[in-house]
Amino acid sequence: MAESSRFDHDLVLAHKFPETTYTYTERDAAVYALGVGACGRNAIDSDELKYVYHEDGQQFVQVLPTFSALFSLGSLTNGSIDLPGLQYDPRLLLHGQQYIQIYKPFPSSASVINKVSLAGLHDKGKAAILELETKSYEKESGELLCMNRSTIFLRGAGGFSNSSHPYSYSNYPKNQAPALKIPKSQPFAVFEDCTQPSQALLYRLSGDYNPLHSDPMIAEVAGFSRPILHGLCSLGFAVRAIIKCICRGDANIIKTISGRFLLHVYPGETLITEMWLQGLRVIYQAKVKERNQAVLSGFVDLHHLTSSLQLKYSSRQETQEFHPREAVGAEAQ
Ligand SMILES: CCCCCCCCCCCCC/C=C/C(=O)SCCNC(=O)CCNC(=O)[C@H](O)C(C)(C)COP(=O)(O)OP(=O)(O)OC[C@H]1O[C@@H](n2cnc3c(N)ncnc32)[C@H](O)[C@@H]1OP(=O)(O)O
Repeated sequence: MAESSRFDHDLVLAHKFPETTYTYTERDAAVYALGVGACGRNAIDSDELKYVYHEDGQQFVQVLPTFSALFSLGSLTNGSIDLPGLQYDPRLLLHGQQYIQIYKPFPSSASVINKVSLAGLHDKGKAAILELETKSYEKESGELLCMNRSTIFLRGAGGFSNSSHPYSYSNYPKNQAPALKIPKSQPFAVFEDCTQPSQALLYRLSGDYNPLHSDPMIAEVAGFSRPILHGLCSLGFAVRAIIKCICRGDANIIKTISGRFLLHVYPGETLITEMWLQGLRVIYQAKVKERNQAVLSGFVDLHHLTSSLQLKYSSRQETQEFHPREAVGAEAQ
């Protein structure tokens, strides 16, 4: 039942998002990889060059798993979402979380059919939280490639329901959004990476045109001193760090990615990603070095460990937790 003129429960739940098709080429995959910092420190890094260039031709470039978060962005209107029955100020929208399940490695080019549905809506008083799920199918084979669930934090849009029983609707299993505890132990690996002052301007070319990331006036209205980095760009940096340090360059062992955006990042800031290995789960946290603040945390689930990690830590695997004496990767501390 409607509790406020800004919210119509029936209208929201009845809304059918149109099916969309997203076609990408090897060039899109490479532009995306550059947008999340691949080869930003080293243009001949063999772990990362494969996302941008292949000696046998561009059709052999590989695609980062986080690229899939872009598949349904074409359905956004100027970077925000039209949802009949829920009114909010699009200038106050922030990306809250992203959850990605990967079912098979992405081809270097493809047409993808996206089916978007409402996965959740919650009244948090000062904000409304909207969750949208996108299932993406390869057009040619009809196979399910991935599922993305985006949580959108709509500042100022809460308080639309009875505060003693705030509205909360969710249609997915709770274990897909577990509460995350960052271990107190020393991280397994640490990776430091600089974002560029132009990072958001480059990243937006991959299809996320919300002016919060490019327009100083809009950023100011949203409460920031200047345009901020896309949450999905920070996530791309963190997952790249995990691919490098834990997956030893093999992104295909990634099954699930989850991230919560804790605080904004300004383009040009340095991201330090700390990683802890717990069985096949990598818990991670990214901090902005200049402000010493955590900006992103989450987990990445792997199909298996790389053989070099397995050999090294097989004796400790029984405990499902590793307390490494050394961190991996040239940049680890
Ligand atoms: C049409 C179909 C389209 C389909 C495609 C969908 C794609 C969707 C992509 C959308 C992308 C849009 C444009 C992109 C925008 C951006 O990238 S913005 C940049 C990235 N994001 C950020 O920088 C946000 C950083 N985080 C913060 O600033 C803060 O965490 C916050 C979000 C402002 C919340 O802080 P605060 O107000 O202090 O919240 P709390 O008081 O702590 O908590 C209140 C409740 O909200 C829950 N919560 C808190 N943070 C989050 C979060 N990040 N995500 C989800 N939920 C959050 C928290 O748990 C509290 O709830 P309860 O525990 O129940 O009380």
